[in-house]
This record gives sequence, structure tokens and C-alpha cells, in this order.
Amino acid sequence: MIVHPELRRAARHARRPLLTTTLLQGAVTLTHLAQAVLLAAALAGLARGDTARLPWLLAAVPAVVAVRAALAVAQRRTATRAGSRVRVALRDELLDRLGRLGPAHLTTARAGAVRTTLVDGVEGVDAYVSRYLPQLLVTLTVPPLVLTVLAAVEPAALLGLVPALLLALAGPRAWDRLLAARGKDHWDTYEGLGADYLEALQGMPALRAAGAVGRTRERLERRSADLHRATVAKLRLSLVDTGITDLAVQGGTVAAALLAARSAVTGSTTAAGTYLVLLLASECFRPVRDLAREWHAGHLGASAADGLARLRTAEPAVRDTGTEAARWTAPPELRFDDVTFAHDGAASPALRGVSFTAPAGRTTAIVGPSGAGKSTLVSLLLRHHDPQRGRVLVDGRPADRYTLDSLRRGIAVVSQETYLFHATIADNLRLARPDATDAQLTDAARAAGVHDEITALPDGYATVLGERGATLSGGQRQRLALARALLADARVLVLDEATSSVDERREADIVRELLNAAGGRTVLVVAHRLAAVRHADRIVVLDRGGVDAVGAHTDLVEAAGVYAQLVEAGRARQGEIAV
Ligand SMILES: Nc1ncnc2c1ncn2[C@@H]1O[C@H](COP(=O)(O)OP(=O)(O)OP(=O)(O)O)[C@@H](O)[C@H]1O
Repeated sequence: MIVHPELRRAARHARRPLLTTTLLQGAVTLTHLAQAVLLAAALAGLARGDTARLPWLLAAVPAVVAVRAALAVAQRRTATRAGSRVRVALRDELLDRLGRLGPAHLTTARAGAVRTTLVDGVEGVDAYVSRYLPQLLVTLTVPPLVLTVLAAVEPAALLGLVPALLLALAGPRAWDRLLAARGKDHWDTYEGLGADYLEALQGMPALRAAGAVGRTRERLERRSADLHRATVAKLRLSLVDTGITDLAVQGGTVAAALLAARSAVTGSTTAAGTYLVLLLASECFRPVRDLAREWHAGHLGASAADGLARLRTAEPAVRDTGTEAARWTAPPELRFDDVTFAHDGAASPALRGVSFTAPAGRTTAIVGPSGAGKSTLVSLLLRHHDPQRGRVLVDGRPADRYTLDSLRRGIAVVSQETYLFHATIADNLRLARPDATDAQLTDAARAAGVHDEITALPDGYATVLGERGATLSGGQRQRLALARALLADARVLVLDEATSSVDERREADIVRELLNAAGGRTVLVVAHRLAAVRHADRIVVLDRGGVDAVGAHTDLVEAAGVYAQLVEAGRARQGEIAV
């Protein structure tokens, strides 16, 4: 009965329609009462042999039924409107929060669990708020009203009705806490199963390659069995709840009927009073029975409330306290000033005392062995994290002085993990700039070295891509993502292993083309393979989180440090490629 604060909060998104739907629900219940009163009056008249008013009373009954039908339709419509308003508002809010949380959030939360909260959890809240809550309010107001009427007609009936009503409403509250715990258990298992299924589907090629499909299926079956157990445990408790309610309802009705019969026999009440008690006693419990039914529709929302609250209030890794909009009229300089950063829970910092400048409008390459801290550097530039010491400056200002949204919009990133959507190639490209002309699309695709392959497809730029660009090769996906980044109206372009799926010879050509096309931008190229970066204006060599050297290709080769070792390793790996 205690409404979770998160659900009360959700209901505020649709105050008016919820109030209307509650009033309409109340009116529907009142028509039941009116019908009972009419029938009681008709029966009492018959008992007295007074049939003068009988036709009118009986004619009024279908009229009441018709009014009830109209009210019920209006009530359902308003409830649907209220529910959809709540759903839309909640999903907007949660998606906005997810955007603010950024990729850092998904290092601790699982994508499938977030999906379950966003889809199933929000659907459950809709049912809870638009159906259960209005019925709860009606249940708390109508039965006392009926009892007041009966108190005036036949006070003795209250001896049976009041205890039964109290038992029906308050009895199940004794295990509210247990029900909440079972609900949470059920929801956590449901979320976990959703996350496992999504991961298994997305990782199917890897599972197949590792011969682990059978083991994964067994694990999913075990998870499904866990969910079944959690569901049954919760249902069992709900059924006890329903059983007590039913027992109280039946017992109360019978007790009231017996008391009414006794009054009739002793002559202490009128025939009308007796019939009123007999018919209204059942109506008094109707809202209680309806409440039990709506609970079954809305219980998922109650279970999901904690998960929703967790997601809605999750703290982003960085605070969006900047006030300036990052609208650089010229390509900005990027500067890392004595930056030290350790990931949460990491034993040692990923970056320590890193200082270098990426000059405005030039290309700076970041190279280094695996784990040197290159991607961490990019995530600090985008403010997915803030350094624990030192500063990142963009255009001479600390990055946290800009609003997060404008900073991230000012920096186009192509990373190892490109994401293409189930849409046409043109739509995928226009994500970066919705108003781009066809000529701008083809220019960007040419610069990224993918135009010819697109036009060779039967539908060219109108070709619909499979999910995540599944119908393209890894290299084609990366080059499409490059074209998309070139279209973006951003003064900084970051290529984070952006061409790692392209063969090394092709990579050098693409990067050269790309850098020509990226004129007027400050470019940061992060790469393992050095063929892609040898023409950069400046190369920063990272090693174990620190800057080993900064310079041009030839100087760095001569210096015989980490860079020279990387060049040697590259030669050994790809003997035919000269860097
Ligand atoms: N989310 C994280 N949590 C904890 N440690 C992390 C996280 N991400 C990276 N690290 C650690 O930080 C260090 C730097 O990682 P980073 O990904 O920046 O290296 P990298 O140079 O980009 O490597 P690669 O070339 O292999 O992509 C590594 O030791 C890595 O294990």
C-alpha cells in the first residue's frame, strides 16, 4: 500500500489525466451503488405489494448501466492517455540521464539491464500509475461512503462489514516488506536474464568461434529457471494476499447478510433497509476486488521502482558545471597539462603527469604500446572522466568551463567501435548533420575512401544497413564512420584507432586523404600502427601512462626510444610495409 516515492514522482508527469481518470473510476463505482439502491427499492416495493414505482425503477437500471458503460470507456481512454504521458516523460528523462552518464556508466551497468528498465520497467510503471493508483484512491474513499449510508439504514450490518473491510485492506499489509523483497528479487533476476540474453545475442559470433554456444544456452536455461522460481515465489505471496482479501470479502458479505436477515426477522428494520444491506454489502467490497485485479497489472512497476530510481539518480562521472558554449570560430589548440588519472578501482594510474600540446589546426598523433593510456587520454578530452590532477585545456580554457554538450559536439570522434544503425547509408551519415546536401555526403564519403563502394551497391546511398552495419565489412564500417565524422560540424577531429580494421597499405592512403579533407580542424590521431601517423605534424609517444617523447617521425626514429621500438615491431609484423 505504501507507494514507492519513484512511482509517486512518475505520477506527477500526468497529474490532470490521473485526477480525471480517478474521478471517472469513482463515478463508475457510484453507478454500481446507484444500481444497487434502485434494485433494493424495487424489491422492497414488491415485498410491500407496492408496484406503482416498479416500472420507473426497473427502467432506470438499464439507463444506469448505459451511463456506466460510457463512463468506463471515458475512464479507459483517460487512463491510457495518462499512462502514455508518464511513459514518454519517464523515457525522455532516463534517456537524457543516460546521455549525461556517458560510456563510463556502462563500465558498471549492463546494457541489457538498462534496456529492461527502460522498456519493461517503464511499461510496468504505466500500468501501476494509470490503473492501480486511481483504483487505490477509489478503494480508500468509496467503501467508507457506503458504510456511512449503511450506518444510517442498518447500523448492525457494520458489525460484519467494518472488521471484514479492515482485514481485506490491512491484512495483506502485514507482509508488504516481504512482498517488496520478493518483488525486488524477481526484478533483479528479470533484469539479469535480459542482460544475459542481449549479451549472448550480440556476442554470438564470438561464442560460436569459441564453441561456447551450448554452455551459454545452459547458463541461460539456468537463469530462466531462476526467474521462474522468483516469479512463483512472488506469485505465491500475492495469492495468499488475494486469498485473505477474498476471505474477508466473502465473510463480510455473509455476516452483513445474516445480520440484515436477523433484523428483518425481528422487525427492527424495513424491507428496503434489508435489501439495501444485502446489495450494498457486496458493492462495498467491489473496489477492494478491483484493486486486487489492478495490482496484478501494476506489480511489475512496483518491482521496477528501485531500478528506475537508481538509473534516474545515477551520478555522472563528471559534473556539467561549465557555462561557456564551445563554439570555436577557428580550430582550437588542445593542451594536456601535467595530467594524472586513475580509473575507478585500478591499482595504478592510467596516465601520470602527461603534458603536451596539440597545436591548433594541425595533426597530432598519439602512439604507444597497448595499455599506454591513449584511449584514456581521449576520454579525458571528451570529459567522460576528469583528471585527478592537472588540466585539459581546449582553446586555452579548462575543458570543464564548457558545457558538456557543446564540448562533445565540438569534438567529432571516430573510435575502434563504430556504431551504424539499421537505416540507409545516407541516414547514417546524416546523423552528424541532418541538413547535409547529397554533394556534402559524397564529398565526405570520398575523403573517407568509401564512396566508390557505396555507389557499387544496388541502392547506393539508399542501401539499408543491417543492425550495427552488419552487412558491411569492418573496414567499410570504419570508413563510413569516418565520413560521418567529417560531416559533423566540429572543429576537432579525433581518430581513435579509427582505421584499425583497414589493411595497413590502405590505411596510410585513407589517413592522408582524410587529413586533406579535415583541413580547418585540429586532428588527434590515436594509432597502434605507425604507417597512419608518420606524416602527422607532431607525434606524442606514450609509454606506461607517461610521455616518452614528442617530435616528428624522423627525429623519433633517430632518438632510438620507444617509438623506434614500435617501428621495429611494426616492420617485424608486416615485413613489406616500410614506415
Ligand atoms: N574502465 C577502466 N577501468 C579500469 N582500468 C581501465 C579502464 N580502462 C582502461 N583501463 C586501464 O588503463 C590503462 C590504459 O588503458 P587505455 O585503454 O587508455 O590504453 P591504450 O593505450 O588505449 O591501449 P590499446 O592500444 O590497447 O587500446 C590500461 O592499463 C587499462 O587496463
